[in-house]
Amino acid sequence: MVPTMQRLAFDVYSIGPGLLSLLFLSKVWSSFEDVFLLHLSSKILSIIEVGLKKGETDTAAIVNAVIARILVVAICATVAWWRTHTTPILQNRVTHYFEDLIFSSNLETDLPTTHDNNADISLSAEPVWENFMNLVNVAATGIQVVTLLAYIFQLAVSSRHGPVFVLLCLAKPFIRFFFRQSLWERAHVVEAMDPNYLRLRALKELGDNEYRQDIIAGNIGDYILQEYNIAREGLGDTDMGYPSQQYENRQSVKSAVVIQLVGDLTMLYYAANAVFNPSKFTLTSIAMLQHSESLLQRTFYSGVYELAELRRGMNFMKRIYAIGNIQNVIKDGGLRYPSTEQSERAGMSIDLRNISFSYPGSKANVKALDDVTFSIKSGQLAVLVGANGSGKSTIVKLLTRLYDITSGSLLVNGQDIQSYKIADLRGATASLTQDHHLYPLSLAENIGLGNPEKVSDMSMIINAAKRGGADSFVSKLKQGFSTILDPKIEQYGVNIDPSDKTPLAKELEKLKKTTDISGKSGERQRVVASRTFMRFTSNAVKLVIADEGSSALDPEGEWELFKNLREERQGKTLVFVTHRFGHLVKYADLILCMKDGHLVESGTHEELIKIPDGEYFKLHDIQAKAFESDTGVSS
Ligand SMILES: Nc1ncnc2c1ncn2[C@@H]1O[C@H](COP(=O)(O)OP(=O)(O)OP(=O)(O)O)[C@@H](O)[C@H]1O
Repeated sequence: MVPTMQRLAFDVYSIGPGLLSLLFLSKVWSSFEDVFLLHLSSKILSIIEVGLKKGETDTAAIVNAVIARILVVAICATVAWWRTHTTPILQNRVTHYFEDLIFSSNLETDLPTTHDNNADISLSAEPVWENFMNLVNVAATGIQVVTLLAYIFQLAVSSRHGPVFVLLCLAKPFIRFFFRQSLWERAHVVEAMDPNYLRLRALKELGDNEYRQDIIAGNIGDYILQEYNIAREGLGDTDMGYPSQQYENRQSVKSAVVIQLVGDLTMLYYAANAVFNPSKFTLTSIAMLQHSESLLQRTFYSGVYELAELRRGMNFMKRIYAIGNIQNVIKDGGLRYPSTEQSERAGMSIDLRNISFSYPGSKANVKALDDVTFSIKSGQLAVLVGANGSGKSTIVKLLTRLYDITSGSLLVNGQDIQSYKIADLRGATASLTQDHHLYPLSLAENIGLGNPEKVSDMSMIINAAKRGGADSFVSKLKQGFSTILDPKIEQYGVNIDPSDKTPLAKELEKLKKTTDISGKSGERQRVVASRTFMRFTSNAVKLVIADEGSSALDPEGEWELFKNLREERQGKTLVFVTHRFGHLVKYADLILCMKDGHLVESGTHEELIKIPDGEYFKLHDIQAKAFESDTGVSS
């Protein structure tokens, strides 16, 4: 915990050294505030007390004490005001710093690593400031407790009461702290272990939007509600309040009485002294001792609470810092790709030798690919076919090094794929998959980012849009390529209210309506295809992958897309994954037919169609029959 605290303090200091120093000084001042004010109050009261006894008041002394008190109060108010107005600046900077840290880690973390750190990657930076302030508060409270103790001690000694009185002052907070601490631990155990509580929480989660479709379609709402009620009943009156509240609720009468009586020990001390030693106390010293004692108790309790919060906060900070230290599972290689010897027009050659692969988190014996061997030569058009879940997309993911193989070897141009620089390999690959998304940026950027170096090259973007089939609908948009897709018309997480009639709200709502193409999957697919073309035309690209990239297109659009990709490939290797056999397989140099993670057949369409009991023949036959029955053509 201490190294995390040090690191957090150091980070915040490096973000705003001046602001942090002033913030800390103002906190230290606050720690002394109470003692200053107590001291001045005590002074005023004792002047009044002496005056009352003598029958005349020392006016000059009382005026001085009052002025001093007014001054201290004014300084306190100024410091508090300054802190309220400047803290948000440092808070903003700190939150942004940690948001950036999380964001850059999110962008750089690869898929297998994301899988292993799923929960942590989605951490928010919001609580960081609260945790930091808690750290500052603990330090300030510590100073305040010490100052108050010193003050009480000095007060007790100057009014001829020694350490016994100070010990009596401290008895109550210590006893309460002891009881509370043991209950604190137990309260957490109840939360973590009660099966009804855990079940209730799990069922509650099913109310999230994410599950709505499954729940409605599966008609399981009643079951969930019924199970929820059972868990709720099982939980009964179990106290689920915050530990401090549980402490109040569960305290036995005996301990409640003992604690309150211990709190009155000082009062008994005053009473005993009044009887046996009446000259020992002045009224002012009693008032001041009582006041500072209750102040000490309050400060002590808030310190205990802050310490518990600090423990939680530092655990959270450890997770935040761990995000920054995540080591990607996929390791980079050192070889450049393509090598300088490779001819400009040659595509990528690929060799898979006895490769097997299991997804991270799946059981070791569940293989998405099992002992797969094939070769695709430079410049070939290879088509991967097979039933759902047969492993086609997994092969594509291995080719782009989204994952690494579990065993066997995967060679690119004769070298192990892992020996190449990942950035080079990805730069040499253009891929079009159904998983690609639109970015909430302009249409031009959505296409241009296919080739980040050319993102501002409008002639390339227009050309890519033509090839990908997006130009026809882009020309219909009022703002053409400048149209922002899915504009983020919200601030601080609050959407603009649709009933808001201000001109800005109206304008934003209109903008959202006119640019929302998210529901039109064909158009979305064309934008994504255009993005692929943006990269495709580059000579640096040696491999083009289309994984069901055309599934949302109409047959004409799909034909156009494949025609363009085939005709403009200029020696690039093409790997297509498809369920539609249509025309694509007829042009394929190599068809790879997958089944349950195995490669079961490979060859050209003419070769594979001749194997009557073969997997390819079967899949092809099913599609042909479906087509005949759809069109009414009988065989
Ligand atoms: N991220 C993942 N984590 C765990 N298992 C996965 C993951 N993705 C795919 N699988 C499993 O790996 C196997 C191969 O899936 P893959 O997506 O490669 O098949 P596919 O032939 O492309 O299927 P489809 O035609 O439906 O796209 C399947 O059993 C699938 O359930």
